[in-house]
Amino acid sequence: MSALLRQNDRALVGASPIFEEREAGMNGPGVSTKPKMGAGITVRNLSRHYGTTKAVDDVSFSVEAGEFLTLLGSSGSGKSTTLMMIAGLVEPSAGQILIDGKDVSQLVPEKRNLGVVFQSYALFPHMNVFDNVAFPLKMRGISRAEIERRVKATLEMVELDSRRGYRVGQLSGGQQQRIALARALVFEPPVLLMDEPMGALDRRLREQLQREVKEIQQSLGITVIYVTHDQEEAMLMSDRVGIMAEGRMQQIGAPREIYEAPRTPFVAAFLGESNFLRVRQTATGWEVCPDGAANSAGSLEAMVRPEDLHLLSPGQTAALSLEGVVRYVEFPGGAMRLLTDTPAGPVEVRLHRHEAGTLREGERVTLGWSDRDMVLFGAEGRARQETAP
Ligand SMILES: Nc1ncnc2c1ncn2[C@@H]1O[C@H](COP(=O)(O)OP(=O)(O)OP(=O)(O)O)[C@@H](O)[C@H]1O
Repeated sequence: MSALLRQNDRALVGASPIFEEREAGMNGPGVSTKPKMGAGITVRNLSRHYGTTKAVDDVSFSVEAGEFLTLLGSSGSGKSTTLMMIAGLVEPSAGQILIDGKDVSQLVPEKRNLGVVFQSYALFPHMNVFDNVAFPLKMRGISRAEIERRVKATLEMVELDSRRGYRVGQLSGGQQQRIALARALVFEPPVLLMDEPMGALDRRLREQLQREVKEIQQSLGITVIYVTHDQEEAMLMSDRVGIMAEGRMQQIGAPREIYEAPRTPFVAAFLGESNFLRVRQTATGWEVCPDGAANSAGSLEAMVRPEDLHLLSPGQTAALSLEGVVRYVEFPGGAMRLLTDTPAGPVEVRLHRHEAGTLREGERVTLGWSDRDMVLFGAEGRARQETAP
C-alpha cells in the first residue's frame, strides 16, 4: 500500500491541477488560493474484491460540498479501501465515483483535485520539514515570501515550526503525521481525504488538532472525507458519520441521528454503550420481558443507553421500569458506572454522582426510563419506524 502511495504522492501532493486553475493569471505575494467552495462527491455502488474477500461491497453515499463525512468502522471494515478508490489509488471492481457530478472513475489520481493525508503516507525523506510542507506551493510557483508565510502558519498550527529545519528521519512518528497533515492543508484543496491522520498523536494534541482541522475545514469550506476507528473523533468532527462493517455501509447520518436512532442492533451496539432487552406492549404501556423469554409472543428487541436510565425512588413511575441489584459501582471520573443484575439480565447504568449518591454493591434499585429513549427493532432486526424521533 505504501509503495503505491509513494509512487503517487508527488502527483497527489504537488501536481494537482486545482492550483494551476486558481493561480492562473495571478502572481506575487498576497494571492488568495482559497477555493470558493469544496466539491461534492458521490460514490455509487462501489465495490472492490480481492479474490473472495469483499473489501468494499456495493457502497453508495454522497458528500455535499463543504461537508465533513467520516467513515467509521473497526479494522478491516473497508474504510481505507473506499478512500483509496476515491483518491484513485485503488481501482474499483465495480461502481462509480463522481466529483461535482463528473465521473472521475477513470481519472488518474492527480486529475481528481484531492488533497490526501494517509496513514502510511510518505513524506519526502531527503527534504527537511519546511521543504516538505512548501513542496505543493513551490510546484505552483508561489512567491518565496508567500510560501514562507503559509508554511510558517501551517507549521505553527501543528506545533512544529520549531522543527522546520529537521529532516523527516529526525522526527517522531507523531510529528511526521503532523507534517503530512500540514503538507496537505497548506495548499487548501477543495477536497481533503484523511485516513487516520491522528493515529499517532497523544490525546491532548489529538483533541487540539481535531478542533484545528475542523476550524480550517469550515473556514475554507472544503469537503473532507475522513477515516477513523475512533468513535469519539468521528462524532466530534463530522457533519455526518458513515458506519462501515464487512465492506458495507451500515448507516450514514448526523452523529446524534445514528446515536439516537440506530437502524440496526449492530449500529446500536457499535456506537457508544447499549443495553438490549426484550419488551412487550401491554394495555397500559410497556413491560420488560424476563431474560430467557426471548421470543415470547409479541415481544420486541429494544435498546436503551445506560445514560438514559434513572433510579426511581419509591412511588415514582416511568414508562418502563426494572428492578435490579447493584453488582458493582465504578467511578472513572465523569459519570458513575453501575452494573445491575435484573430479571432481564445484566443492565449497565450511567448516573450523575449526585443521583448515584452512596449506592453500593448489593443494594436493590428500581431503574426507569422513558419510551422516547428506547429504540425498538423489528423481527428483521431493523429499527421500527414509529420509534424514530
Ligand atoms: N491489497 C489487498 N489485498 C488483499 N486484501 C486486501 C487488500 N487491501 C485490503 N484488503 C482486505 O480488505 C478488507 C478491508 O480492508 P481496509 O484496509 O479497507 O479496511 P479498514 O476498515 O480501512 O481497516 P483498518 O482500519 O485496519 O485500516 C480487509 O479484510 C483487508 O484485509
